[in-house]
Amino acid sequence: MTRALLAAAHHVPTTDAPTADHWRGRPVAQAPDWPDSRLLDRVVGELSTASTLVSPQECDDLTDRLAQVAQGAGFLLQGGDCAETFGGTSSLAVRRKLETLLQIAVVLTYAGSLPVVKIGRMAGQFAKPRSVPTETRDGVTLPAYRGDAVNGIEFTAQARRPDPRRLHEMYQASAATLAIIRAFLTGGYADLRQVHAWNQDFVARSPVGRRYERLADDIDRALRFVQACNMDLAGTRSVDLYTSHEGLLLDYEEALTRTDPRTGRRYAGSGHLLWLGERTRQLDGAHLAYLTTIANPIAVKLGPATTADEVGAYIDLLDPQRRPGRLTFIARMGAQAVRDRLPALVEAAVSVGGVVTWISDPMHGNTITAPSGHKTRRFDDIVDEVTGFFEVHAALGTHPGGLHIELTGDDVAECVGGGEPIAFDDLHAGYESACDPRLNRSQSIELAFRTAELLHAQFHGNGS
Ligand SMILES: O=C[C@H](O)[C@H](O)COP(=O)(O)O
Ligand SMILES: C=C(OP(=O)(O)O)C(=O)O
Ligand SMILES: [Mn+2]
Repeated sequence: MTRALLAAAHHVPTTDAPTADHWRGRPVAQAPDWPDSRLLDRVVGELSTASTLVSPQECDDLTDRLAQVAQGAGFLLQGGDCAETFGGTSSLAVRRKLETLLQIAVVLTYAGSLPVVKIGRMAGQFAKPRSVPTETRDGVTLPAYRGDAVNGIEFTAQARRPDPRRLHEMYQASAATLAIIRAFLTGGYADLRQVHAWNQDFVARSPVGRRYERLADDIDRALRFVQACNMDLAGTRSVDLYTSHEGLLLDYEEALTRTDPRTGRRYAGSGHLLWLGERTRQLDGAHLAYLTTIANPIAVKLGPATTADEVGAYIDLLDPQRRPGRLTFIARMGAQAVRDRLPALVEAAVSVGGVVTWISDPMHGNTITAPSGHKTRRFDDIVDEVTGFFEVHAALGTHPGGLHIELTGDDVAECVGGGEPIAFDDLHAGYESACDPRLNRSQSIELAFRTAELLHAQFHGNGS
């Protein structure tokens, strides 16, 4: 289908705000096979009267911040679990993830002298698309685990049966996580003067932890200097962190979508930013159509098979007004493909007048299977993809606007390599992810330093 036809087919949103009718009836990729549709309707009905988790004003604030990034005056850090779990919403687990994000952000801010916009894959990332709908173990085949929002990870017929009541639990787990995030951010914990406190024991002792401590010392000194000069420290005292997840379960998303009386526009209330995944980005699909009906900032994952025409079509359909901050492209090409495949896509965006944010997801195109059967990723491949992403943007004169990573604050062994190398053999004991392999805290900070070097070279030249 040509772009013009696609745009016509989708009735590009106008001021007479489109509603749920716009996406219902279109093909829904990756939809769970809910066995009890009456129960689903009941749960969705209840959720549609629940309070939303985020406000339209916060979503608009995020759009404004992303507009700065799209225009080259900021950097976006988006990170968190591949799959959040209902059991992972303790205050400690959430705090560790927050600390990791804050540490990465500090390293990047310091290197790039650019504001870093922080978005968690948090408080809503409970549903997973899968490449195969079933899983077979020892001759037994069951539905694949699709995230705690849909079914249980335990390999039993009962756990794997999709249960709509889990949508309620998803809402509650998201609300609980968000409450913890808000408490930490407003309670002084994100104050830049806590920069040492975020460095956890097991990381503090590592080489990358010591490198971080030196940077934290520099920041302390700079803050003391600013304070001694009686200058305003207000901007260092609090931090904004926004939430995001793949907008996969449309019944859930629709139930939490509300029309904002200020503007008459619809906003998803489940998180600040929703994205389309590599498996849910069909141009004529329900997921994309749903995103055309909401005013939140949104993102689309782009794998190595993405065409330049598709990029143009995403911009026409999702950002017809070419509003900086509205649309982010998350390139997840793989280290092998990024240098070859990405340039044509960036050029396509420029050629249709898109002012989009480009960020790199160096995780999903670099998944391999370890000899033990675990899904893993090599740290060097991850760094190589980020490096390729920066090279492509340097060559085109466009802005390498951010990073999208799967991480945890914990001392897990899921990705191999890094400065304190994790070997294939370590995966047996240290693998905790419910889905994809995440960078542990040291690997995350190490990636931050490697990215900081690229940022510094891009903005301040290699020599300075
Ligand atoms: O992020 C998650 C995975 O990449 C996606 O769910 C596919 O994983 P799978 O190939 O194990 O199904
Ligand atoms: C499923 C994911 O990624 P992608 O859609 O890029 O494969 C993810 O981000 O966990
Ligand atoms: Mn993933």
